[in-house]
Amino acid sequence: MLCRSLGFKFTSHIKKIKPERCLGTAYNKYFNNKYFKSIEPHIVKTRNLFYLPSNLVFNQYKNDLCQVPLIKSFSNNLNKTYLRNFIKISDTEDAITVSTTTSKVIVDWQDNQTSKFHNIWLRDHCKCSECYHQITKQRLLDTFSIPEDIKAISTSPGPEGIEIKWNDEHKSFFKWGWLRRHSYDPKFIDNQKILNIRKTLWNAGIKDCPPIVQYIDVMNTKEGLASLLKNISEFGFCFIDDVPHAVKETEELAKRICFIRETHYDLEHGDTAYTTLPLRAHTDNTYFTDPSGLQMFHLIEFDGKGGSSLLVDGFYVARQLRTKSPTAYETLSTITIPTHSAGDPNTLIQPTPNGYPILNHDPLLNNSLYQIRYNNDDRSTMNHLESEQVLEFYDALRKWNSLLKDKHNEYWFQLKPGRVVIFDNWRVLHGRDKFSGHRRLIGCYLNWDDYQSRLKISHLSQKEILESL
Ligand SMILES: C[N+](C)(C)CCCC[C@H](N)C(=O)O
Ligand SMILES: O=C(O)CCC(=O)C(=O)O
Repeated sequence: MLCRSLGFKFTSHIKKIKPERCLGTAYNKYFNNKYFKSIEPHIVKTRNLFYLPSNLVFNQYKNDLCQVPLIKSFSNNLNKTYLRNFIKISDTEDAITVSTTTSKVIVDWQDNQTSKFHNIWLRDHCKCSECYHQITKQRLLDTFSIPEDIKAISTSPGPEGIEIKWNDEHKSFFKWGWLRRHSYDPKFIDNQKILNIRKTLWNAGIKDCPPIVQYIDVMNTKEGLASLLKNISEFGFCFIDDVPHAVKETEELAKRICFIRETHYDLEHGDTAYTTLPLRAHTDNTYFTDPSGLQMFHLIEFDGKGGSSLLVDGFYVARQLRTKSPTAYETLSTITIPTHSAGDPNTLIQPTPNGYPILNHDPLLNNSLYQIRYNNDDRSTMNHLESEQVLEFYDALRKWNSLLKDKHNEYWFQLKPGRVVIFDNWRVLHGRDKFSGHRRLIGCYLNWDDYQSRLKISHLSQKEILESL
């Protein structure tokens, strides 16, 4: 039996103290104590439970507070950021006991949680250099060579993780942090999500403090790029200021994130975006199977009237719709919308499958909203609706539209040379007012996956990346 946390050996009776009792003890004994004050910001209180990041407590109290690192539990009420920090810390802690049955390896964690892993699953996920390419991070093991009756012959827990000897003569090592994160029976909160940047939803009030970064910082420092990406992830958009008024530098800015996506628009201009007409709030590329993740605009020349830009936080509006009219929300999450881009005789772009709902949810992330696809002007003929869906659809769309057009939700601003905007085309809708005169807007699309990759690489250590795979 192993009972260890962050380099400190517990005696086994401490481990058996119920977390709640531990909490009480720690709280009564240390909450008003001067040392505790100094770590106060790290204490999260929820439903009368206290969560203490064990490393901090440890650094300060050493043996004195040996019960405290056991204080961990997961609650839906917890502020996600805190929870994340908390889980990270708990990831580095050791399992208390490991036992086996004929078909499973059972890990009893220090917080009284138990994870059960099937032998075949564990053997298949072996991360040794024979089974897993250490550089390309791909499986080398032939899954189908694993005997059907694969069993653990012995398990040896250590400070970093557990070594398992299998009956196919192979030895595997699994880190505690990896096992905890990938536990599927039970699943722990958020263990599918690798990066936890909180989303700040906004409305028209964002005009007083929109996220802005400086071009030179983004171009010259890793931190500058990371902060641009964090803003886009948190707010769904970010301005970049003091960008040279030129195509080349604007293009280089986009390429700091990833390569620019080519589309049929590089050759064709059969779209109302190339007219002077107003464009209502929409997301682009609803007719692509994989709509662009980011869009960038730079108004490098303007001598005319009108043409202000509009952004609307689609996730904020969706949340309002869900609260005000759950039925309409459900309708827009299920009815698929056929779309097309066909403004040129040589082009007929339609997505596969033929349509997607306006509101798209991720079944692996608590069914949370991950993508909005909405351009009412690019909607095709709705001949797939059942007759009884027609009024339901138009009613839901009307409710969605009235929230989108609510002036409290619209953020209008005037782009000008030097100020670039990059926005998340899966979350934030954009539009523009009609205009007259000479207006030269340059811009580009970036792929969602490549943007997400840069975002993660900018914010995660190699260790965190490896642990997430
Ligand atoms: C950005 N760019 C001018 C290249 C294309 C604009 C396309 C706008 C289109 N109706 C859509 O929703 O995709
Ligand atoms: O002209 C603008 O400001 C925006 C154009 C637009 O909405 C688009 O290209 O999708």
